[in-house]
Amino acid sequence: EEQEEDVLRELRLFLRNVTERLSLDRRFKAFTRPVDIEEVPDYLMVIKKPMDLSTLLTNIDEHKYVTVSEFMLDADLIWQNALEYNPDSDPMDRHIRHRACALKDTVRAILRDELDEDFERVCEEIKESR
Ligand SMILES: CC(=O)c1csc(NC(=O)C2C[NH2+]C2)n1
Repeated sequence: EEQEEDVLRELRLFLRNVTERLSLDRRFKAFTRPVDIEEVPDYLMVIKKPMDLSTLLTNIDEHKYVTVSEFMLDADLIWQNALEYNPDSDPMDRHIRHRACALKDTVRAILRDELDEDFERVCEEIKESR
């Protein structure tokens, strides 16, 4: 019904705002676009579910997410993939793992501070009803 569409529109506005703020943070530059397979040819042999901030935005606009939890499953892929693809002790791996952990912590802090649990509960109810 119309009220449900109003809730989902507000969800998309919130998720777009969070995702755009992350995309503006220079620490997360490596996570803003899909990994370039020409530059990193073995990436898709290691990472089965690539994800990046621009793809999150596209998914939001395509109404892929009905709850924040669904969005979080994809957002978590970004830093999880980076930890998986960069496991070594060399400085480059450590550098990107540090930024991946900063992304994880930043997303969690934003949702803790800015997402009302009652709002997410309403989104979950809409999801269950469909
Ligand atoms: C997005 C992401 O996780 C990414 C992009 S390049 C990269 N890692 C490297 O290029 C090498 C440093 N050791 C492998 N990781």
